[in-house]
Amino acid sequence: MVAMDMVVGAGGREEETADENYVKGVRHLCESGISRVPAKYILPVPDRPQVVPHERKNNTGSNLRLPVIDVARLRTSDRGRVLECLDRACRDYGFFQVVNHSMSGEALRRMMDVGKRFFGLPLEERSKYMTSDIRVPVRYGTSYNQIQDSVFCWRDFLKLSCHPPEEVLPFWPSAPIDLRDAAVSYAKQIKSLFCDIMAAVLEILGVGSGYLEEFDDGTHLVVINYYPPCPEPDLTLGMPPHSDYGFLTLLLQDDIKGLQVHHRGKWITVEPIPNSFVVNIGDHLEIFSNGRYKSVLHRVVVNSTKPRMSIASLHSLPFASVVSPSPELVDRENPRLYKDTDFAAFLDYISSHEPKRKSFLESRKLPTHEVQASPVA
Ligand SMILES: O=C(O)CCC(=O)C(=O)O
Ligand SMILES: [Fe+2]
Repeated sequence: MVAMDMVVGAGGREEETADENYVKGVRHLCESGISRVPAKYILPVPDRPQVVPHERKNNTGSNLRLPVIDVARLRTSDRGRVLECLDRACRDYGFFQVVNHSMSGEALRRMMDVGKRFFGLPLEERSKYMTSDIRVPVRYGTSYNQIQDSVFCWRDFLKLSCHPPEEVLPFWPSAPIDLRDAAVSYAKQIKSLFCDIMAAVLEILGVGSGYLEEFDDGTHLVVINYYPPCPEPDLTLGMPPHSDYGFLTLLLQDDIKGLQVHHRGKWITVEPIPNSFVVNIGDHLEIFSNGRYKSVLHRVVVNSTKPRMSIASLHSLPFASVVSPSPELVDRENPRLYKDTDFAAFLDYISSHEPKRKSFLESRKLPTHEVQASPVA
């Protein structure tokens, strides 16, 4: 047990005396033996996950079978039909699940296992990577954006910047001993899977595969999310409603439900499929496709019995590149809807705003009177 300075607040809820303790993460908080959620994590009533009574047991709401894309069929004469399904999934859901992909079950298990062992290390070891600097190649932290969040989320994370590998690797955690090996091999394989899916998306959009080369040197972030069991899961969230910033996110999750997608005005729980990835459209692809595809809000609910882990890989263009609507997708009928954006603008935004839903993307929309038929901003 880790000793933490607690006082009992009004209503018997234990309150920590110092906010510094919260930044050590929820795993640390749980290890101190709490039986109620501290006030720091309690969301205002309208933001709480609303769980109907018969679904209360695992706090997951109604389930959704996302469209399933068989990636292996992209390499067969069926490619055309798979592209049609992919286009429909991107338009109707902004989310899909990929199966029959190039990554072995062993590579996925190895990465999950090393991530689990990282979160099992003593806090002293994990906290070597704790920093408020969002530009560093490795970052251990908690909540969604712990610098800006007024209410904290029930999540700890390890973020690994993956490109270029030879530059970032020396900064990655040296424990567990096999983390660097497992993560470098996972990052390489998932980047290749991302490129296969991105090639298909570019083909559907009809913008030519020239862009694909740019992704070779693109940004790549791997985020290992850890959600410990929560004594009062109805009061908080593992992650608040958000969209991801990149082109595509490829998410590996364990067999514990938790991811919810906002679909037709309702929060729907994604059914995990073993050895599959959940893929979603990010803000940069919404901008690049000039709104033909939309990034979709998603959030994570927690449960009272089992820890949950997920590993998100976020991919985009190189750090210095400008993301703008593809000229092929802007014309008189489809005027340009978004301003140019780059990583610096994104990082400035998240360091100075409390992240709310799709607020960064909203800030990149052109005002209606400036919507342009020409591709030039
Ligand atoms: O844990 C999950 O299922 C989702 C994680 C997520 O949305 C993210 O890392 O951006
Ligand atoms: Fe996300």
